[in-house]
Amino acid sequence: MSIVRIENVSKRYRLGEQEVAALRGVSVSIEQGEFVAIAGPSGSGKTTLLNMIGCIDTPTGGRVVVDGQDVTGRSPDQLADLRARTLGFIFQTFNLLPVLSAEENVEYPLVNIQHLPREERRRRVAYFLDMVGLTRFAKHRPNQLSGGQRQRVAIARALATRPKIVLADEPTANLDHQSGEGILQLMKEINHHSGTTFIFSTHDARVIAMADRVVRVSDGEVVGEESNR
Ligand SMILES: Nc1ncnc2c1ncn2[C@@H]1O[C@H](COP(=O)(O)OP(=O)(O)OP(=O)(O)O)[C@@H](O)[C@H]1O
Repeated sequence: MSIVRIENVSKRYRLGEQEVAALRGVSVSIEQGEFVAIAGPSGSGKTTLLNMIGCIDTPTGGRVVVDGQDVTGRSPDQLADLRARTLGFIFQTFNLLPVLSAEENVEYPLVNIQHLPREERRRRVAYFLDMVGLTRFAKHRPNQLSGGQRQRVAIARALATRPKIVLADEPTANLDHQSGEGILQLMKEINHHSGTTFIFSTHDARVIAMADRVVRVSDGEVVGEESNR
């Protein structure tokens, strides 16, 4: 069973008098454990597609099925619940809370999980900070970390809830090439090691080359697929 099924999805945005078709009849399926790049030029619809998978936005037409659940017509509360249980997010701009330390940022999404003892929370924070190689930087705040280190904190935070799927919107866009490749390599190792599904968007050819599978989008449509395995 596919962990993500996008069936003939369209998304139109209204901008004053104008209507923008961000997605036009997109269909794509992603299997559990895949490491997939959504690749395409600026404005091609990558973020919109990730927002559909992440239940952050709803389609104008078509069907979105995440982890066996048809998300069309779900209430905001039901979508928030699905997001919290199934999805982890990594952003281009890291989106860390500036007043919190690295370990507090990683702990943050765990605080609202009911019946998760404090001890287990602490154990998980230590485990995932170690996984991304930042144990030494646990007490540092984001402005005391490099871009690559900040993105590592964001990866640990995304993984802390043990999601089945991690969505990363242009995770390397604000990093130099070397840090970007390091981040991709880390995501890939975690994917291979844990079986967590990773879906990320990019327009960087070097990052595209590191994906196991590439879904190419252009002007709101899927225009090709490649396997790099
Ligand atoms: N909230 C919105 N309101 C109106 N138009 C939007 C909105 N969000 C996206 N669009 C339009 O939809 C199209 C696809 O945008 P999207 O952000 O998905 O592209 P992208 O491939 O992620 O681009 P980039 O690589 O620059 O982030 C663009 O034409 C964009 O201007």
